[in-house]
Amino acid sequence: MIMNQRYAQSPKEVAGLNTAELRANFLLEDLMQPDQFSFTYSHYDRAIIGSVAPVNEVLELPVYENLRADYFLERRELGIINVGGNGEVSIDGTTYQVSKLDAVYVGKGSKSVRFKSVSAANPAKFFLYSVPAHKEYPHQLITKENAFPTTVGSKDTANERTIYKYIHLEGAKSCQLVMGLTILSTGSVWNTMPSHVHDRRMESYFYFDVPEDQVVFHMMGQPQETRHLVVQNHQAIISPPWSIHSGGGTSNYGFIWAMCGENLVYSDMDAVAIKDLR
Ligand SMILES: O=C[C@H](O)[C@@H](O)CC(=O)C(=O)O
Ligand SMILES: [Zn+2]
Repeated sequence: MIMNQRYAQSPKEVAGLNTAELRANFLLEDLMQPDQFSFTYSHYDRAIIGSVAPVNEVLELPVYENLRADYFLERRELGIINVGGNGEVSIDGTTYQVSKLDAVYVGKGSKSVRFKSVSAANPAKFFLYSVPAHKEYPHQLITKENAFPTTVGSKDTANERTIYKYIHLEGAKSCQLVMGLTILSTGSVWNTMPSHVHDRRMESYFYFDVPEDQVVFHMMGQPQETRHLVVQNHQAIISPPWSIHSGGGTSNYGFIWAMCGENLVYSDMDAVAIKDLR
């Protein structure tokens, strides 16, 4: 089995792409297929962005030829966040009950990782993010309540949102993985505005709880050379290290953010003043 691949691009190339080319490089539209894994291997930081949505079956993490490994997590770690109904994740025989917006960290060296839904009528939907790892850290469940919820922004500027941090320097331990999610308050539509870049880390956003018939205009590009991607529910974007990653929705919504790079410090961001955007 070979997973999809996406290559890395320079700012100069991206400035010349049309809508279809931008989408082909930076938008992932094949996530959360029933009873299947979906994975994309990004050449930015060798991050793997994926999902598994078990309905009737118990699904075990397979290995792919891209990894040239005996098993998926031989030299990698994995973060999991459930955005669907109640689910179960079993790691080498230890089973965790994973409710909506709970996360699981799976360390390097874990051989068997299995996913199932508690009820096929309201199936679990697991977002998966895997990055290279050099050291084994213990697997653990991190509930939403234990994810340092912090409310930022305001209703006046339509960017009031609560940020939950699961895997980072002060949370669950990892080699490189930093991961959490953000939920916008009703009436607020702007995520990550004011925006930022962090040239030390690429980042992916996975949008969820976007109501049917609504979309998010995800902003990317260098701060003075912006582009957008129109994103639907359960789609993800790849944000190059040099790009802003911010969005305005036609409704409120949630999104998972996940990254890897030089450090594990959540707040390592270079802010861009709104008036400086072009
Ligand atoms: O590097 C950090 C990420 O871009 C997000 O955590 C930002 C975010 O969730 C927000 O401001 O709403
Ligand atoms: Zn960021």
